[in-house]
Amino acid sequence: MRSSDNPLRALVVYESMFGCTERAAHAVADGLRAEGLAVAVTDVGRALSAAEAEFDVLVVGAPTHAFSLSRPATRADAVRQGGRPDAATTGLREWLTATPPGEGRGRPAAAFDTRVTKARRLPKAASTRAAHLLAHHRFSLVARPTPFLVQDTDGPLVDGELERAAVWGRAVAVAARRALVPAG
Ligand SMILES: Cc1cc2nc3c(=O)[nH]c(=O)nc-3n(C[C@H](O)[C@H](O)[C@H](O)COP(=O)(O)O)c2cc1C
Repeated sequence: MRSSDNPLRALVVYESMFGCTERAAHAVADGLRAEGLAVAVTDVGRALSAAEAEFDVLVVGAPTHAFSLSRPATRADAVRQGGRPDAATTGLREWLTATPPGEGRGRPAAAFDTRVTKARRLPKAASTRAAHLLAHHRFSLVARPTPFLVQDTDGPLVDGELERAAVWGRAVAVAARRALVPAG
């Protein structure tokens, strides 16, 4: 069991074309840290593979593109709308798909997305797709796929969403610890 000298290690991997999901990822990381986890936050373009990275808890976040995780064509579209060209190279779909089968090994994980759609329970979105891929790779989901709202395609995040992201991060940390540390 990990103690305060040896805290649980969380890895937050995000994809972001306009900076909104990046900001949400850092807020989620603040929430995880507030619960005592050691947190690394990484842009998916610079992230080690899930097989190489060392972590106990995985959180992934991505912008919703066409009701799902981005694809090369939707990232190119984002660049045409002013998104960061360097962020178009790869995305969370590619990162998760490259994860070796079974690599999750039951470790706790959670997914969030950003989107303009006001419907919080959108049946298909980046976080629901990411959660499906996480489960497929044998991660253990400890939170529902969760959206954070942006005002427009290029942002900004709606007021209060960063605070909500930090609260969600805390909840993920608590659920992950409960999953990893048997009660009693
Ligand atoms: C090509 C493209 C497709 C999009 N499709 C959707 C969509 O299906 N639903 C939605 O709510 N938002 C959609 N959006 C808005 C994005 O979710 C928004 O740009 C994103 O949350 C901003 O996050 P980022 O700054 O991290 O890129 C789309 C944006 C782009 C560029």
